[in-house]
Amino acid sequence: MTATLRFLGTGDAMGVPRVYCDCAVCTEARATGVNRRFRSAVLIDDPEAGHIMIDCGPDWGRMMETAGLRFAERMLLTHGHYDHIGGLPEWADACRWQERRGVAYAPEVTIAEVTARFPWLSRTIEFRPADGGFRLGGWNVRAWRVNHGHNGYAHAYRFDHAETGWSWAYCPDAIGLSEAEKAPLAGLDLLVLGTSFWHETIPYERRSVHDVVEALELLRELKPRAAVFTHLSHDIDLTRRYELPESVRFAETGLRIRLGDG
Ligand SMILES: Nc1ccn([C@@H]2O[C@H](COP(=O)(O)O)[C@@H](O)[C@H]2O)c(=O)n1
Repeated sequence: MTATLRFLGTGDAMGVPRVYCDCAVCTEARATGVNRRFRSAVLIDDPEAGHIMIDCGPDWGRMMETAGLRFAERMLLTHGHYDHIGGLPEWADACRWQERRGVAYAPEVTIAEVTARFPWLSRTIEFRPADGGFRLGGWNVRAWRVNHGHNGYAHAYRFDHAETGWSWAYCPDAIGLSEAEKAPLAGLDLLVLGTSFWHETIPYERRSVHDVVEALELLRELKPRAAVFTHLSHDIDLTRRYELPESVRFAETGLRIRLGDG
């Protein structure tokens, strides 16, 4: 059986709709919901490793309900920013009420940030350093630090299947990657990349995530076999048809991708 990647949340730091905003995309998100987006998170459903979520933003509870999920045993964290970790206390409470222990993998620096913000989490969640790489079922997993522009740094994860050689990466929050940061993104079957806006016009020094224009340029360089753009702001309207290469698409809530096809 092949593992599946499910997009539980596909939004940027504010989600869609933005609470203060009456733009067409936010209005559509409120009315019909094509553009309604929880903060970005994915679920890996692997025949050997089970259910593993990547990132745990403040929409965690509603995301789980929407997906019909009752429990998440394991989490991978990309960085310690609110939109990626704000749901950890709720997850920890769910662990506590069920008398189960959650396991969260993250780089040591992120574990330190998270446990400083939420010191009680270690009672119910076991934090495991991801720095040296680790194994999840058949996947060899590595994490590395990526530039996050105005907001400092984040991490990306690469997964290589030990038997099939299939490889994919999750890099939701990055911009202006250096050559060394790009290197682990080479030769992928699938790249999931954060792109908040189509073309973000605020000064570069104030930006923190690739826009679609930059991401397409990056794809021309990295040449993954397929790519999915996530971490989408209210600038992206999924009721429209965008001109994207055939192998590239925007994520939508509930999208499932088989990790091993093709
Ligand atoms: N030290 C920080 C800086 C920012 N945040 C939160 O991160 C989000 C920014 O998201 P982008 O993906 O747009 O860079 C936002 O929710 C900030 O509140 C943080 O938690 N810690």
